[in-house]
Amino acid sequence: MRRNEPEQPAPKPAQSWRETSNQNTAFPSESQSENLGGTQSNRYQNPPQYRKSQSQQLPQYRSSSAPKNNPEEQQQRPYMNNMGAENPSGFVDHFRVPNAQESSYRDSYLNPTYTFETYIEGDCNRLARSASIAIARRPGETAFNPLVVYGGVGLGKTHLAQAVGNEVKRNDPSKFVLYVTSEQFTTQFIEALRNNNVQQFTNYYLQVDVLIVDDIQFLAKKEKTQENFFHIFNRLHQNGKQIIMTTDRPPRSLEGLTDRLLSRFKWGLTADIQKPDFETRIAIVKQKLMSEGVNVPDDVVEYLSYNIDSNIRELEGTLVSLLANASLMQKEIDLDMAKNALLNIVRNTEKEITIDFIQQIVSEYFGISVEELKSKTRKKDIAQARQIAMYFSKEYTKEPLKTIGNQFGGRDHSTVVHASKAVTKRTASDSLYNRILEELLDQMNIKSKG
Ligand SMILES: Nc1ncnc2c1ncn2[C@@H]1O[C@H](COP(=O)(O)OP(=O)(O)OP(=O)(O)O)[C@@H](O)[C@H]1O
Repeated sequence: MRRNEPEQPAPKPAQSWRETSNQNTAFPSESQSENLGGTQSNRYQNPPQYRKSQSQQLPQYRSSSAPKNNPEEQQQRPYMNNMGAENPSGFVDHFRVPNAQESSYRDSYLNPTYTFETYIEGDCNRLARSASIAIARRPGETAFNPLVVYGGVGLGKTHLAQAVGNEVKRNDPSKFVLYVTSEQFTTQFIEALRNNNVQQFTNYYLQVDVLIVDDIQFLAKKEKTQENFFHIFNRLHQNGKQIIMTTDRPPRSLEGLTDRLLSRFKWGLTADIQKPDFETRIAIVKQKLMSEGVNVPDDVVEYLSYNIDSNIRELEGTLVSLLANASLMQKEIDLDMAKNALLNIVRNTEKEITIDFIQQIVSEYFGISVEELKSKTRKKDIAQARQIAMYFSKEYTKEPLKTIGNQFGGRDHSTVVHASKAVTKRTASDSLYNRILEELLDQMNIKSKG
């Protein structure tokens, strides 16, 4: 048993690795601290959990809300706060800087499932992935130091960065790899400041061979934390140690980070991760299903991959909820079930409306296929449905007219304008038509502008 470990009562296991990080009562409140900011509210964090206890037959599926680190590992960890003091709240803040007697404490805080083997390559991530593989082979020795990976929410930045860490550890277990979010770094630093322990904090970081800092945008405006990070960064870099950072936007758009820190990012490589295309999404879903030993019909996989196109975490979350429903209802997963699950997800999240989504809903409503909607046919019912879908795309997406035209079978932007005008004109005199539009808006969970 480690020093300071409370004996009773047994603490509640962390519900979520991210949730726990700021719950320790020993932490300063937000007002005391530098603005900790960085809420995760825009994340799809709480899809239904797929619990084994519901049925012993259930396949295990790691949900998107699962901790980014290994949960078992966390639960075995001593219940201490960052700096080793007793944690009266009973929550686990597993990440801590060891004290002087524990210099051999070198946990990496990596999720062991985040490896290159489980990371699907696509056009969306090719450069970032290749650079990461090169780094994993020769950490600190390539030109990619630091590596800054940026991209939208839930697109695999953490997975890729941790894959490097896992690979480095696999090749050489003696290497000290450390994964930390910038929020944790900030919290620890504030704690160190408060306890007059900044030197110990800094020394701990200076031992690291591969430092992975996730979501560095949350360092914005935290000047003292940035200063300390800058110092650690320089020392590690000078000593040939590898630094990997992730962020949700390109470094040039990182407001609130000091110029001298930003200039350091240019020393290495900045690589982006884009939204994956349809085929890559399918490959990711299939890979997840395979790794969990679960079988889902191809049409369901395609349907989900087609409709959830902007966030892999959301895609995984929908899959988890589908698996949970299927097992609760003791039914095989089929397309209808997938459609329902998707409707619920769409209703429960502030989903960005896409042209694909509008086409899907409109074609379903009129009982035609998306292909027909995009086709050249002038059949009256299809042409009318197409006009409506174009109108919605113009009114409720941010896409330019040219893109909308393109997505409707390569039509000209003037066709989109014409379709929209025709729809607007008809709404002025046709109440039944208006009702149809309202029903469609309702299905898409969009509030009418009119
Ligand atoms: N190319 C990929 N292959 C396999 N799985 C992927 C891929 N991209 C993303 N994922 C999965 O999607 C989920 C979300 O990925 P991750 O947490 O790495 O995203 P992120 O970009 O770090 O998100 P955030 O911006 O919220 O920090 C993870 O379960 C991850 O395994």
